[in-house]
Amino acid sequence: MANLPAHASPKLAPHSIVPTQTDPEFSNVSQEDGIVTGEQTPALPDSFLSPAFTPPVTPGGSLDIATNPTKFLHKSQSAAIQHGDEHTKAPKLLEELPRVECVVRARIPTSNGAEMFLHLYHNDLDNKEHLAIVFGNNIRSRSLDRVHPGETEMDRMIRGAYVGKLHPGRVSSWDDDDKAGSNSSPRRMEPPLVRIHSECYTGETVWSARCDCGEQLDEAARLMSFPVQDLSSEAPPELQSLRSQSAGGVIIYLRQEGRGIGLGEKLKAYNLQDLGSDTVEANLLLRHPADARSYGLATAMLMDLDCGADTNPDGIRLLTNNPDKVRAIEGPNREVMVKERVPMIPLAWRTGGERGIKSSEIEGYLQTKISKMGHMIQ
Ligand SMILES: Nc1nc2c(ncn2[C@@H]2O[C@H](COP(=O)(O)OP(=O)(O)OP(=O)(O)O)[C@@H](O)[C@H]2O)c(=O)[nH]1
Repeated sequence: MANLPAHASPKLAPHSIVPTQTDPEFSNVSQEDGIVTGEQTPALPDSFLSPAFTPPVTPGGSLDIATNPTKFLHKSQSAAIQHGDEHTKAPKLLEELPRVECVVRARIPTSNGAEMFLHLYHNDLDNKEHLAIVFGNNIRSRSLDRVHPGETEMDRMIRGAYVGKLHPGRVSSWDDDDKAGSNSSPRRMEPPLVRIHSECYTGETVWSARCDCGEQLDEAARLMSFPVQDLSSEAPPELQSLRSQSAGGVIIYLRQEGRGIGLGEKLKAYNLQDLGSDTVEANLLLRHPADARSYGLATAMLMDLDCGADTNPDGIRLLTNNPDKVRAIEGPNREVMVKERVPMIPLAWRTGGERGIKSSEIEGYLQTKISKMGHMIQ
């Protein structure tokens, strides 16, 4: 302990000292187990790992123990990652869809000139505020529009249950007397474009170049925002087919940060990635599944937005590279029909590196998605 700086936690073993078997923090560390592999490097104690999950095996997930932090783990832990007999990469399919309710909606003018309606949902599965970002006027929420007993017209307008546009002096949620015909929503002409997006604070808010989540969110909004003739000529050929269809669509924004493991755990995973793991291995080392997300909430929200098979037999076009997501979003009883998968090619790949995210981390991130998570990025 004498070698430690003053600010160090008294529980911390100094880096220059190999832990001994008598140190309780490292009591199950032994040379034979292959945990202490370097003279200067302490093993990762069991307490480093989340007890919440047993590491599942992941397709294509053969780990290079020689160059990977798994070498610091017990043999049994490494084996669980290498040879586990089940994998949980595929999203959990709930037997029954959760109940969702849109509690408020508001118009948001955006910095690129387009307008969208932000819908905030409550549900009976978790306590998070999941969102639907709706572009265009022809997608409405059934639960929002439902009349609440005893509510006034002002109550309805305040929670966003109005047709047309709000303006000073408006008194009815039903008739926008400023605008003829605003009472009826335009008829939908083609299957709506949908993106199911999982929260990524790092990629969307603090400019991380470890992933392309921020770029994907921007791209989805861009495709839904503008008249289709304004689609950039950079759009890949498969998107050119969208030209014949009008813009509009919905981004379901799920609060499943870090593929469902949460921001704190994702940040730990980043540190493991800097220590040599790829994105899948890092999750497994923390005893989380490679992907801990589920999509039942998104399916239920799409149904509430009249994009379900019951009211929308034409189905949806889903913007994704993730095949598991396509199946998962359809729900346990095909409550939503995915008519078409629209790929999302990273901007840097599309523009030969002229635009888009550039970093060594993003290349590894995308490669791992393709090789281990089955993403179809081409
Ligand atoms: N655990 C973990 N999560 C990450 C990492 N990088 C990004 N994420 C999360 O990954 C989620 C985005 O999912 P992706 O796997 O990139 O893409 P996808 O949604 O499966 O597929 P697409 O529809 O094609 O985008 C967000 O919740 C991010 O916070 C990482 O290194 N580790």
